[in-house]
Amino acid sequence: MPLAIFDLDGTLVHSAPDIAAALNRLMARRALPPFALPEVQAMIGDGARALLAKAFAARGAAWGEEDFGSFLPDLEANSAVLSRPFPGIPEALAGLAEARWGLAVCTNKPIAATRALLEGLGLAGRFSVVLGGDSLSVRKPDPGHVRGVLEAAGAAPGEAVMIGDHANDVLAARGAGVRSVFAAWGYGADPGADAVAFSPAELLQTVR
Ligand SMILES: O=C(O)COP(=O)(O)O
Ligand SMILES: [Mg+2]
Repeated sequence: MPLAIFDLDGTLVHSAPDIAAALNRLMARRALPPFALPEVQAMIGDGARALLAKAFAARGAAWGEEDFGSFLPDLEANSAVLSRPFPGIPEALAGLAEARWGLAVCTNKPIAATRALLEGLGLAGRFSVVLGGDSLSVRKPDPGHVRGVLEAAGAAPGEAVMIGDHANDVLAARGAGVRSVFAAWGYGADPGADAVAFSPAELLQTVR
């Protein structure tokens, strides 16, 4: 069975508004200035700890485990307040399922927040395998993250395709021997994926 492996933030879901809101609540608790949405979008893709590292570096401030310890539960509890699937994503997933593609998620977002988001948006039932940034000892761009999805789904690299909006997605896919499609509607820039999709409506044709 062919397998479509999706990145989450910036690919399936426009989740930056909730990530920005949780980050800015942390900034407020720390009496630091908030970030605008485009600034936050540019910091998404390497997981929650990396987001905090970039945000505090931008403010010239130190951060510690207590900041992560207050940010993470806030993100988990409020991951699907403002977030919505990108237009055309529910239809694209339905079309892929209809065409007998297996569907999986490989995201650097922490797994608890990932499950809360997918459930909150009614998307969880679509995916047979969901791995977050803290599900394994490695995460994208490490190919082991994609390999973990392949193993859990019982799929060979050659029958899978990874769809993502970040260099990490393309690099992890390439390292695992999986073809990549760059999601041009997301938050990143194309690092040289095998193909580019400009909208979710193109996905079924592009992965074929
Ligand atoms: O939460 C992040 O930083 C990244 O998440 P993604 O891998 O779903 O883009
Ligand atoms: Mg992404």
